[in-house]
Amino acid sequence: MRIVTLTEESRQNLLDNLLKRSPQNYGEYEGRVAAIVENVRTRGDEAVFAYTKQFDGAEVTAENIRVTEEEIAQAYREVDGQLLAVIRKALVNIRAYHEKQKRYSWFDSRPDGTMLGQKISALARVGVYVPGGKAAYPSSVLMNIVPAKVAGVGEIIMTTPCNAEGKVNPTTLVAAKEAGADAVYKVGGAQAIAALAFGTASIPKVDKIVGPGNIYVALAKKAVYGFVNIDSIAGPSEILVLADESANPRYVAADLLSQAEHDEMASAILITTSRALAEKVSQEVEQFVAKLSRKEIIQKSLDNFGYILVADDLEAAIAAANEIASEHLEIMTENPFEVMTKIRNAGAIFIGPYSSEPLGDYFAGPNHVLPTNGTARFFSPLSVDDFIKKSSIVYYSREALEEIHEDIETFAKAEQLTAHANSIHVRFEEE
Ligand SMILES: NC(=O)c1ccc[n+]([C@@H]2O[C@H](COP(=O)([O-])OP(=O)(O)OC[C@H]3O[C@@H](n4cnc5c(N)ncnc54)[C@H](O)[C@@H]3O)[C@@H](O)[C@H]2O)c1
Ligand SMILES: N[C@H](CO)Cc1c[nH]c[nH+]1
Ligand SMILES: [Zn+2]
Repeated sequence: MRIVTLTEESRQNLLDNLLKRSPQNYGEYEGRVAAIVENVRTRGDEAVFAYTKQFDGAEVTAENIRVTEEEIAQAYREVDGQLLAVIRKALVNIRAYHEKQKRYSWFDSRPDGTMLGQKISALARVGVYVPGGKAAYPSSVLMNIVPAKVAGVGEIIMTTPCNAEGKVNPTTLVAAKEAGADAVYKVGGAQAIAALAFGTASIPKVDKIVGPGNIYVALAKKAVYGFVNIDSIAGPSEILVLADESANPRYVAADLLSQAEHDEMASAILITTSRALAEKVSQEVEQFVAKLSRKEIIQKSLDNFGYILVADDLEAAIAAANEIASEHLEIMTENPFEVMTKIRNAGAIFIGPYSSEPLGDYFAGPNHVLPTNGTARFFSPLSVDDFIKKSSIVYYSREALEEIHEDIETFAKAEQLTAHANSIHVRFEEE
């Protein structure tokens, strides 16, 4: 990996380079995606079936687009029992963590009879997109469905691509059943997003779409935002390790590569105060890459967006980490909790040598659907909050309103909104 001294210039060059990964940069795909979305909106199933044939080579029809109970039963027969046990163990942790995020309605009453409050309602129907092109991600099924179930969403509609034979990855199906999806449809890409957003004869229209996917999925979610809500426009995976001389170079190297293997556009960055550690990590990376199954993807990712930055001190390293705002941040320093208190921008923060990023991908409980491309400055991990809505509750007694009715009328008249003023005045006009 390239080793660079952290300076104002090298940090800015890195930030500029990382921005090239943002789905917002893919203007040339926008037109293609817009056409797919519009076709599905106007032609419904007919367009969904045509695109599925064109991009996935599958003969999908109204009769077979929805996964049947028999297909799910067959999936259980194909999935290794040990993996099923692991999925069930992971679900226990993921559910337990997300239960802590539950929100409750509250109401506040005052002696004058006023009552104000906030009413929590779960979304009625949510669409969950699960990627299925290059690889299958049953863990993403769990991460997208569990917070929706904990929130109390009425109906969860999942879509995921099928192969040319019309078969969905069995582990994806088993994970969907275990997590509690109500229906699974065999469609992927932009056409799946459009079908969920507008509804077709076969696929129900949803209120919100969540879940990661490739550039077509990401841009389609952006295109339908407003007709439905979306969780985010997820970009390629990324990891940033903050380490000093106390860190184990093999652990650091292995963790960097765990995210580099996701995608040629993934980013793996080490920021360290120790040049000796930088050299050792680079050597360990080289040795690991030679042995790893996805070495081609990893090498492209490292060539494009892999960095080892050597900082003068920990403060400079932390400042750079806050600017990069990585999806995943690992802290492997002498006092990791002290460093954590200074981190403002990161999707998920892994503390210490045994909190390796894949622990979060699969098992610890926190959600692995995280903000990417620097959006951790303003976005948060997928959570129960993404699946609820809030309504404000207002109750005033006559006495309470009488007390302040002139103030409201004064305010309304100041905005020349006399009907607003009248709507208050009318209740006290006999005065
Ligand atoms: N952030 C996360 O939590 C997370 C988790 C898992 C995966 N991911 C990311 O999700 C992405 C998955 O991408 P993927 O491609 O494997 O699966 P995908 O399901 O996102 O996309 C596959 C679909 O793309 C459509 N498609 C393919 N070529 C097309 C074309 N030329 N024009 C229009 N549509 C086309 C097809 O209909 C196909 O079904 C990867 O980038 C991976 O890194 C992210
Ligand atoms: N780390 C990915 C998000 O960037 C999520 C994932 C799914 N499976 C393995 N990893
Ligand atoms: Zn991962």
